[in-house]
Amino acid sequence: MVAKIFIDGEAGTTGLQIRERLADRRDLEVISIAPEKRKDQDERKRLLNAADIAILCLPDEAAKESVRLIDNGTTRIIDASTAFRVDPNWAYGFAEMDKDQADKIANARFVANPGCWPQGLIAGLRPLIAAGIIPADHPVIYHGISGYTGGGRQMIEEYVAEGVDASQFMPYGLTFQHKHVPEMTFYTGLKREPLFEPVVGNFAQGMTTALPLQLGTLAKVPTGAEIHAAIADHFAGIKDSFVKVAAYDPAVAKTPALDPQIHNGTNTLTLHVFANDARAQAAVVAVYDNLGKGASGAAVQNLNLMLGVAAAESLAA
Ligand SMILES: NC(=O)C1=CN([C@@H]2O[C@H](COP(=O)(O)OP(=O)(O)OC[C@H]3O[C@@H](n4cnc5c(N)ncnc54)[C@H](OP(=O)(O)O)[C@@H]3O)[C@@H](O)[C@H]2O)C=CC1
Ligand SMILES: CC(=O)N[C@@H](CCC(=O)OP(=O)(O)O)C(=O)O
Repeated sequence: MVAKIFIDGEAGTTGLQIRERLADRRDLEVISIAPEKRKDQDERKRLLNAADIAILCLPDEAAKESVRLIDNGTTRIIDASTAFRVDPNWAYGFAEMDKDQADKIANARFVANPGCWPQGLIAGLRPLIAAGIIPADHPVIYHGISGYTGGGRQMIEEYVAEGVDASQFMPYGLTFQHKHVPEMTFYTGLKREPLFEPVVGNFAQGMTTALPLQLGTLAKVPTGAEIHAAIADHFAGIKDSFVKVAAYDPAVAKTPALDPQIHNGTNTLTLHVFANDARAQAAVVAVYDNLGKGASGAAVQNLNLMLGVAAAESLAA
């Protein structure tokens, strides 16, 4: 049987990208809403209930509404919004997070796709906390730069149509209450909220994030090699991982591999470890596409897991 997929919010930034990634698939049928009816509740309800899997690419409130509109007890859901990411009834859609996470996603009815920013932090920090290298109460700072497509249609219009008069580097979220903080805290295993300071750049797509680590106050100060080994070991144990770990070289001071745009159009997330052991300082840096592994790539990866099919070509690195 060919699975029926409905993308609620197909015309938006994430929805459109998922549509494109599924365009050549013969193992599924995308059922689309007529553009003029895309906010018509009755028509959405009909299609949501006709789908085997619904992918919600909507603002939080509209996503919650879609879930309420499904009353058939069978339609499975992948939600791209923030609405259900720390809800215990939803599987978190970061397949490489744990050895059994892909199986949890494959067997779930409800899957919450991760936020773009949390993935870089969870990928780098969760293995370190799990291995006891970084304590769960460590005061963590996380920052990075994202292309403006991360802000959806509205931000894209500001940058493109209205021509935002912004430099390449514009910090935001400066009340430190970004909507991604609960998800970051929960899935890293941290016992206190990380200080998250995001930056948006005057480029469309791609992101580079950094977790700088002051290690000198720890009871046991890890070396860069130990940090790298813990992260590399974790991902070496994950089947079909789209998270790659770059080789560790303590002599690297600058590398084009950290260009936020290098993974655009792919589902790859690369982690890099940098360290100065004499100073007891390190950083774990992640590079990925905010619209790829950060959104539509992860959604298609989760869809494939739920359908029990191998990763699609469009997800290749
Ligand atoms: N962009 C990114 O990098 C990422 C986005 N996400 C999340 O994915 C979701 C979608 O984001 P994104 O694609 O960027 O946002 P966009 O604003 O680009 O798209 C959202 C789409 O939903 C439509 N929409 C809004 N309200 C309703 C409604 N009540 N019924 C039906 N359709 C509606 C919008 O229509 P209209 O424009 O006409 O209002 C628009 O087409 C959000 O929850 C976002 O937080 C997650 C990870 C990364
Ligand atoms: C540049 C920019 O504004 N980025 C968005 C993140 C987008 C994302 O990850 O999506 P969710 O909102 O679904 O989590 C932000 O910081 O809010």
